[in-house]
Amino acid sequence: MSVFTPVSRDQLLPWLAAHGIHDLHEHRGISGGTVNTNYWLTTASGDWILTLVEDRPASAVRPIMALMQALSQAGLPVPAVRAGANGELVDRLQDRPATLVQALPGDHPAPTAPICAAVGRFLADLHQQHPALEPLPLNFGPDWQQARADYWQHQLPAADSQLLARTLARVQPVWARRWPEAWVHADLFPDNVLSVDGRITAVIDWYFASRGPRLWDLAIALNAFCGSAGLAEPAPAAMLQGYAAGQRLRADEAAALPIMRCSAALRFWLSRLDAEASHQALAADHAVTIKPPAEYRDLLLELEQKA
Ligand SMILES: Nc1ncnc2c1ncn2[C@@H]1O[C@H](COP(=O)(O)OP(=O)(O)O)[C@@H](O)[C@H]1O
Ligand SMILES: N[C@@H](CCOP(=O)(O)O)C(=O)O
Repeated sequence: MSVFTPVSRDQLLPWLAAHGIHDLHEHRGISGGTVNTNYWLTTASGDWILTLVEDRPASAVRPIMALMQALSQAGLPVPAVRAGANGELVDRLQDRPATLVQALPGDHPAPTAPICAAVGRFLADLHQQHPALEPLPLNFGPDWQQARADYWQHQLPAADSQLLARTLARVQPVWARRWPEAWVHADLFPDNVLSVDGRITAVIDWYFASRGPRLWDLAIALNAFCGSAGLAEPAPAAMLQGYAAGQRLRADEAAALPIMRCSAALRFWLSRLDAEASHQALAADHAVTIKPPAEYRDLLLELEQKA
């Protein structure tokens, strides 16, 4: 179970009271999270998700909660945030930044063509939002990819090091161009989506959101939902059609998408290598969810043939 920081009922009750919630039935740890501690709270007045943020300070969480609140208020399927007594969207619990958001219904979807179309449409809707918020800088962009590849090239087998070098040489020129920017989720995987009957009911886990190329968001989601499937196959084509129903992709963006997908695959290969290395010490005490780095290395090998 991915509960890194346990919270007892006695610790929770006064914190919840400060959020105007006085009728807790049950709180249970949620498994499957990879970074933060999450609890599902059942109360007489609805269900909530309590998150103790493990990897960043409150100052970095506040803009994310403000973005989620703005998107939820704009009618996107994004959990609303419950403020504390002082109106703050981020409080402290167990010496961690802590947030309370609406629990939304649904299950993580299988990546069928209809779901891919819905994901494409969601991204188009997201990329049209202009909340009055300070822009957040891109995470895991070209500089980060270069720096982590520089580190990992000395640790990996020769074939993997060569793949790192080849990929960087191909993706850096694409990043050097100016692309249309938007607010991007930048981690849109099936496990960050909930759906009911083919409809997206929630997009969660906005911790990597920022301003950035809309192309980057599409590349990440195409990889996460469609894997190595070619652009002509039904699921990726459905995602692009869903996107086109809400936003027009420029011809040069469409042409750059295969290389951007290589960059997105590189980004998750590298971050999974980092996550695996940093979780190794913890793994004996916590049953932590570690996603396999090799999955994204293998995807990159397939994508580079098509790019
Ligand atoms: N607002 C929500 N409504 C319903 N379920 C949620 C919500 N937020 C999180 N969850 C559940 O908690 C799980 C872990 O949350 P997530 O934000 O992905 O954690 P982590 O950042 O640690 O990976 C999700 O897979 C989902 O099942
Ligand atoms: N989506 C990333 C891992 C980030 O973890 P999350 O649970 O916060 O989405 C991956 O698949 O590597």
